[in-house]
Amino acid sequence: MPTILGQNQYGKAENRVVKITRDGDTHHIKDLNVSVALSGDLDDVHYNGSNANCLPTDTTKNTCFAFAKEYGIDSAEQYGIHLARHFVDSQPSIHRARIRIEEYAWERIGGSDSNSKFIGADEVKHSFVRKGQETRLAQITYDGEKFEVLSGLKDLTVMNSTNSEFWGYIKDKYTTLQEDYDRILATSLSTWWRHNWTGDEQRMPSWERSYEQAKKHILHAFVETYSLSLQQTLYQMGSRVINNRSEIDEIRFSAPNKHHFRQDLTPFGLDNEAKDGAVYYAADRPYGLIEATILRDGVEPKIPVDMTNL
Ligand SMILES: O=c1[nH]c(=O)c2[nH]c(=O)[nH]c2[nH]1
Repeated sequence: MPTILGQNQYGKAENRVVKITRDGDTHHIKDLNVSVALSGDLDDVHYNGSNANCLPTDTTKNTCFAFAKEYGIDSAEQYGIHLARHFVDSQPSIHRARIRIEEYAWERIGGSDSNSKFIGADEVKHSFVRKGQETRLAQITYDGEKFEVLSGLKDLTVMNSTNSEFWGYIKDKYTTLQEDYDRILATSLSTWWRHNWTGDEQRMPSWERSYEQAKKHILHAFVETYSLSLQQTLYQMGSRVINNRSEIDEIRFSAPNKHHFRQDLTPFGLDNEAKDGAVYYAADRPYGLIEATILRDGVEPKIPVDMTNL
């Protein structure tokens, strides 16, 4: 049965390009999801398997990262225009390029935005929270005698664009990870904390204030900890909550390490050092999953290890 080729396009979809720009101590983030779709004189690729007119999707991916470094990202539009023009103008076989971009917004922890303003920190220069509210959680149980009140949150996504290192770990024959002395630390926090209030009406905490304060201490510890591992940062966040909030005895975190790998741009003659502001590839999976409970000394742990069952 005769067939003909209809509309077709190709390219690398969902390149997770993260560009950090350093202005002295103050960092700026552009966090994009970039999809490239090219079309043109590609009949032979489909009909005959001749790749002579085919710019590899891998090359389109590399171009997205290299352009972020070489020209920066002033805006998604400007960056997209630059890429689209490049693919069409540099390749005779490519007649049309469509660049689709999603941009994820981050705000400075302690800035004047809605998510951070109640935290009351001075605006910080390299610590960010992903825009959009976290989901607040509560679980109340009562057995006729005693209450147990757990509070928590999920999807609080934070990033330090510096002040994070990871080195000195075990190296066995399967280890390929390079030690890193200036990396991005990003995580999407899920956490539950347990109040020691069991029902005394006279001593009931202010739940609203308690929540705000617990969140504040978590964010402050995230900002202030010079991190040698996500584990260390979680411990600092938990102990800051326990030490500052007498109504909370136990806190458990589940924190995916949202890896940002520095893209190797040396094949294109580009340095990509963290100190100059680098381009990172935001990987979504697999991810390190770091979980820990921090307790007031002497209390029994009661928050389930698997918090997804809560
Ligand atoms: O903060 C980290 N903790 C780890 O245990 C770990 N493992 C890894 O590969 N990267 C990291 N980062």
